[in-house]
Amino acid sequence: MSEIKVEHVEKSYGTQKVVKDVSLSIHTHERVSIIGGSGSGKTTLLKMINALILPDHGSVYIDGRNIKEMNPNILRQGIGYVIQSIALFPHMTIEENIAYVLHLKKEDHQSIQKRILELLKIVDLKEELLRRYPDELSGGQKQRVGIARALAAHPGVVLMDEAFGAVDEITRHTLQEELLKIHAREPFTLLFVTHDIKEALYLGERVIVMKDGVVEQFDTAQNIRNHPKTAFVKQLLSYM
Ligand SMILES: Nc1ncnc2c1ncn2[C@@H]1O[C@H](COP(=O)(O)OP(=O)(O)OP(=O)(O)O)[C@@H](O)[C@H]1O
Repeated sequence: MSEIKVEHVEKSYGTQKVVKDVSLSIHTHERVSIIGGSGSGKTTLLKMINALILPDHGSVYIDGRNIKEMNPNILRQGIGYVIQSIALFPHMTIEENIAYVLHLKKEDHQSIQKRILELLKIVDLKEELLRRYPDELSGGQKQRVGIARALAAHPGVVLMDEAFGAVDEITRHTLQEELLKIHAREPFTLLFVTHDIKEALYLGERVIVMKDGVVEQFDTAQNIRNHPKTAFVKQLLSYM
């Protein structure tokens, strides 16, 4: 699962339309950032891709299949999801957290153990952390566990929502670099929501700029940088 098509998607809360007629095509294994002001509809758009939110109008297709017609649990097993507050299961060890989807998929013990060790290497965590609980880890370590858990079942799509927003600047840069390395090693289609224009341009081959529920510009990082289409995109670039 990896090619995403969003067609004329809309979502309202009460009388407020927060995503307005959004259509997008995202290629297999492409890295795409989504940036915009607070409340511009970024999270809502992201959650309509893993069916945590259902659109009022329009459709989302993954590899040509309308996600409305898919079992939401099966859909989400194929989509890694990382959010700022991490949401690790507090009563499970790090090992149980990472292996969660693999157990759901009823993979055998030996292949789960093998994958856990592989993932620790990928996200650069020590094996001794496996038996700890989430509140015994630093913010940066928890974020790495969140990434390992999202990648465990080789998802075709990974959605990240302000995933590095809660860590210090140095850890943030390290995680950004590592994410690019991980993506090169085990490719997936990445949608990365951020408030930070530098992060958006660094991580995204293409960047979606949203304002008030509308896509202002969806373009290569280079074109966003060199040919901003609207005053809002220009304003974002001025923060660099
Ligand atoms: N469950 C909800 N009920 C009512 N309004 C909601 C709900 N979820 C989001 N909204 C509203 O929808 C709008 C878009 O929210 P969304 O979280 O998608 O924005 P965002 O761009 O991700 O914002 P931020 O960058 O601040 O996280 C906001 O005005 C928000 O208050």
